[in-house]
Amino acid sequence: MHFVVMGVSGSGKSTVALRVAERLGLPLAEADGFHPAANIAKMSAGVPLTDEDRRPWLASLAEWIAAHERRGAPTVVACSALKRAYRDILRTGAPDVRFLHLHGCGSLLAQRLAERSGHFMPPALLDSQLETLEPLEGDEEGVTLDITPSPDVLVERVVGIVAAGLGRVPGARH
Ligand SMILES: Nc1ncnc2c1ncn2[C@@H]1O[C@H](COP(=O)(O)OP(=O)(O)OP(=O)(O)O)[C@@H](O)[C@H]1O
Ligand SMILES: O=C(O)[C@H](O)[C@@H](O)[C@H](O)[C@H](O)CO
Repeated sequence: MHFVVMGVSGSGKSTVALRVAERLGLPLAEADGFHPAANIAKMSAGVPLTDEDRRPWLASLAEWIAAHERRGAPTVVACSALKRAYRDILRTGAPDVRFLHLHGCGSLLAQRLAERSGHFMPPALLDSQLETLEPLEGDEEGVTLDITPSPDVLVERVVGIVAAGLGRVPGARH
């Protein structure tokens, strides 16, 4: 079973996924680290990625999931996964890929991005991210979580969801 923490830039994917993976002792893929240099250069220059830019990047993440699936290792992935078609690519990695959508309003996201420093993703790309986003559909395995609460609260919720999916006790370390 694999859990993708998804959402637009600034929704808290990296923050939440890292802490959840640490708490439960699960391997983590941070999708930012899978982008080819050309994609990073494009985003850094304020140009949104296209479907063509994202396809090989998503395929490499699906392959990472598949490699862990072959070893029977559950994982956590932090990846925007904005469109259903992108999630379809990630789902090719394993039979059970679940999505945790971190969802917030535009003004809260803009505020968090404005306060963040040292990241290549310019806050100006938020509008394009929100336009591209396709929320989870009824037949997709997953949960949508409101990002208003603190990281501590969100992490507890996600740990609970992931631990329940894996049949573990949330409080226990791996
Ligand atoms: N629940 C939260 N409450 C308050 N601040 C938060 C919360 N979650 C994350 N943040 C802060 O908001 C900013 C964005 O979070 P983060 O970098 O994890 O988002 P992201 O979805 O991974 O973004 P990107 O896709 O651009 O990498 C960071 O400065 C982070 O510390
Ligand atoms: O699909 C995308 O446009 C990308 O994943 C972006 O979302 C960035 O990689 C990320 O948000 C910055 O960290």
